[in-house]
Amino acid sequence: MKLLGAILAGGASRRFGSDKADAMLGGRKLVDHVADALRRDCDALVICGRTHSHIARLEDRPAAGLGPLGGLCAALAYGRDGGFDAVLSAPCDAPGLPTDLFFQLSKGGPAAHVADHPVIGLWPCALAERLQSHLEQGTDRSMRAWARIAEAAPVELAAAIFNINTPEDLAKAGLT
Ligand SMILES: Nc1nc2c(ncn2[C@@H]2O[C@H](COP(=O)(O)OP(=O)(O)OP(=O)(O)O)[C@@H](O)[C@H]2O)c(=O)[nH]1
Repeated sequence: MKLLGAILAGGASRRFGSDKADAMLGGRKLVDHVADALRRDCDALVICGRTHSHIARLEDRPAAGLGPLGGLCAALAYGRDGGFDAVLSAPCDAPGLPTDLFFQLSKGGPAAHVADHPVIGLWPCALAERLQSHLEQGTDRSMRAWARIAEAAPVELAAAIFNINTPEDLAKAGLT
């Protein structure tokens, strides 16, 4: 399986107040924690929506401002064109991803996502066109709606995932 890791890193970080991808935790940027987790299983890595110097950046598709699905759509198209089988997606704000994320998700089937965190998922690149046309139709652009369309299985992980949405979340994460 040729796997592309995609870090979804657009959005306004309104609750955080500044770009949360660059927030520091344990001396490293949040985005670097996520990149390390994805690199373990992925053959290549892209970042969707924001520049990060060490990682190839993709523009959201079919347009900017559509939310995380715009980033996933860009990653799926890039993956399909580059001969990848699937995309492993994760947000830039989840620094505690499990070391065996791909293994746990792949038990759900070819398309699967973390239960209650559909931004973290495994998506066959064969879904690229389907997601593009879903976004062009302008219907429900939530990750949850897409997970249903993609028939992605929700997978309960062995340990809970935490997201950093606010400065308070970051402070709490620093204490764990
Ligand atoms: N590529 C891309 N990623 C996005 C977009 N919107 C949100 N994301 C990412 O999706 C993940 C979940 O989004 P949120 O937690 O709602 O992030 P956000 O919209 O920046 O935060 P708030 O403004 O506080 O809601 C985060 O990793 C965001 O960086 C977008 O339009 N494009």
